[in-house]
Amino acid sequence: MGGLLTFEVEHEELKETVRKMVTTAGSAVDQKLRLIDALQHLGVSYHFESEIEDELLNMSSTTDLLSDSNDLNSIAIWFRLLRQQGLHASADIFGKFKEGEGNFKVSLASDVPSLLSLYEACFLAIPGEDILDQALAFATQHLGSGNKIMNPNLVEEVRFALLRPIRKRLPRLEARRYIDTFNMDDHQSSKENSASLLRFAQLDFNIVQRLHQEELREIQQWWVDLDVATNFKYARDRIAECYLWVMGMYFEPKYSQGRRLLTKLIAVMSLGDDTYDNYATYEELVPFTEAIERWDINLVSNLPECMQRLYALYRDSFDEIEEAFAADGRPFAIVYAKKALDTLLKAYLMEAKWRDEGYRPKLEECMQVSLVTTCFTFLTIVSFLAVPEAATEDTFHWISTDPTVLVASKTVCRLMNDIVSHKFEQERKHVPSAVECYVDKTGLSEEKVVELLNEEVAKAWKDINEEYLMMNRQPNVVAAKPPILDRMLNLARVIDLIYKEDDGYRNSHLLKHYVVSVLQEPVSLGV
Ligand SMILES: CC(C)=CCC/C(C)=C/CC/C(C)=C/COP(=O)(O)OP(=O)(O)O
Repeated sequence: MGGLLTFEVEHEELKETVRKMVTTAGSAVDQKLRLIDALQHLGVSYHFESEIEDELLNMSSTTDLLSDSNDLNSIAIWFRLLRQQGLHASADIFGKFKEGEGNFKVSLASDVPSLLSLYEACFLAIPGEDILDQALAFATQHLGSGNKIMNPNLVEEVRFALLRPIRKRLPRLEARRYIDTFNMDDHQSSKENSASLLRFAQLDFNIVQRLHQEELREIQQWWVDLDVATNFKYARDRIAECYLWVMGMYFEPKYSQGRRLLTKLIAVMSLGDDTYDNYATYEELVPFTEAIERWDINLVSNLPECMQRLYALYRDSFDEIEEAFAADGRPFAIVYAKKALDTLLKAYLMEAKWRDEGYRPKLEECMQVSLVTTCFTFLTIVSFLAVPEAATEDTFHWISTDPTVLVASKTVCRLMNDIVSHKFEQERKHVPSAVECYVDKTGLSEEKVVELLNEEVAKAWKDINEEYLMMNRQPNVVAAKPPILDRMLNLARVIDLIYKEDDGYRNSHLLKHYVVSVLQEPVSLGV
């Protein structure tokens, strides 16, 4: 215990040292940019949110500093950091790196660090920015061409970036990866500053990990008591993965209560998904759905025992949510949550009906229903429980209008999920996925359809980016603030992690490495 306390004292001291690094006046812009970038990679920027915002705001008004420069690396980092923050940065700034109206200058192809920064900046594009599409194609081609990169750290950064750009990475997983590969020599600050930064990040990672472990232990206890293997034999048993999912939505200590509640809820929804998808018949699901809609336990009394248990689980989770919303002075929120749950279960019911009737929906019908069964409206609303300062009644109203950012994150979920899981699902009796419906509609090959759907996913990411910029263009839209938008951005990032190559939720061994590295193994502190 003495040891833990010593670490905590050291952590507090280092926090102030790092804060000073962020706020020190007079540092060169490019150094500040790299410091903020490093803080974000290391997963500790949440301690300095207002300081970072001030710094970036200052930089957004000093564009001329960079517009006269030919330092592509700094310009690309500047562009990315500002856009991530929802601040204005024009893509035109990259125009000077092109040969007139043509392609990007060939001479850039050998400057791997700048090329990498340009590549990363492109993932902050909004719809219609052709110059960034061009830049992305250029950077991807040259980064992937086996360029003679000497520094092994850089080789690894490029490899990983091509797999998953920064914009799509979950902050907590990135922190673990970056801490493990942090190389003092790659940073522009002094050796002493780099060492403080790294030590602070290591201590912070372990302190937060202990909190996560405590939360997960409590949740696991609840889960063990449910005895899924006996009571829901047909269902996937995935509590650690559900926790990983929610930790992806928010990892910071202040969201602890939200994580506990939301993990339990997702676990119940996972049982629900399996019950609707491959256990119950449509005839059984009609009274079940109505029972929840009306909270009338009598309607489930003739149903199989597992469905009665599931009803009780939904009811208990919902009571907990209601209590928590009421306790922090937002009793109105529960009405939005209930409406989202009812809409969700009706959509599940529709899919069960189509499945049992062997109906092949048209693409538009399929998408209308299957965007709802991503559960994202419901999950987002419940996630606001943990952000009381930002999520006001206006926010709940706004989210119920299905804003672009929500539709975009649902689109990422539905299409990526269908692309990797449709083959397995079609082997069982399952409603056709977006892939089959698209093939039906167009007559194109499955391979071509998957390519087109991936383009839709890329477009949805641009829509998410645009919503961040709208936030500052329309300051009166009270609903769209970073802690609100970040929930939907992170949901899309979770999907990219779980469904990029395969269905990692079904084949959960694929996620084992992440569970172990962020929830089990502490970062080594050296001496
Ligand atoms: C990906 C997705 C829809 C996530 C919703 C969020 C949520 C409730 C996650 C819990 C796990 C779950 C049900 C995953 C989807 O299963 P599945 O692949 O069987 O989903 P499907 O039945 O909608 O295709």
